[in-house]
Amino acid sequence: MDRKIKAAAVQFTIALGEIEKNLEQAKSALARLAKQQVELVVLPEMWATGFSYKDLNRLAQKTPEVVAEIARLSADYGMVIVGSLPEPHGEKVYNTSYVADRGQIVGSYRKMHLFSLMGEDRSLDAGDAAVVVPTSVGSIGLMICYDIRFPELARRLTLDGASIIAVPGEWPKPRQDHWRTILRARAMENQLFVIAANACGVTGKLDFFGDSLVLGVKGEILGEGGYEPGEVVAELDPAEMLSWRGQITCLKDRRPDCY
Ligand SMILES: O=C(O)CCC(=O)C(=O)O
Repeated sequence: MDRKIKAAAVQFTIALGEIEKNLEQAKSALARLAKQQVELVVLPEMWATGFSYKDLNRLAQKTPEVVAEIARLSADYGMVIVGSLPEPHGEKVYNTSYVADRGQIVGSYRKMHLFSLMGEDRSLDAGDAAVVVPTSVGSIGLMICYDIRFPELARRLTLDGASIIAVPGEWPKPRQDHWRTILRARAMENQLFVIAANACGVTGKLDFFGDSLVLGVKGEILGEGGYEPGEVVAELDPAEMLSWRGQITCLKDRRPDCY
């Protein structure tokens, strides 16, 4: 990351299994953000489908079209866009974050930690590779929702050079304090920016609290989303990251030989 950028997290109520409706919501948000010269946008987890388990395999067949449309919009608006979608994989699917950078899909990450409380592990396959994607706005480490509970993954992404972690989420009530605290901890302990987009409102049987967050390198809240649909926009300054990492040198002072 070598310059200041404007980044955003988008939240909306995901219409279960209704790709067209969700795509329209995402497109409207992207058009609004383009007017504000936002260059990095994070969309929620499974933003085009939700966890529509009964027809997830069928819906996943449409993902290549959705990804192509997002890539096209990223070119039109000069943006990097991150968000997770069901990726077809035999009988099952992966929950995959795609990174579109000004017209190209430059990377993807398959959710590693599946959320067994909601049965995600029964219908989805888990990825097994940590991914940091070099993009036109800097190196982006990828995590999806439940992944944030695993600090080892965030640390891996940090050591692999991420200056931003992008987190698509679909994190329901009542664990809002976990969402906020864990995300802030990941930003604090790794001294990098975190952009986390959560769904909001009721989808299926679950109520999502929104509260999308853009966090600075000290874990400070640069922007937060509340419960309503909308976009959280904030500026990320790489000079702050360099300066803070120079003052509190916890990344340098690690003792991996002892633990
Ligand atoms: O960890 C949690 O409390 C929520 C995780 C979740 O909803 C998910 O990964 O889809």
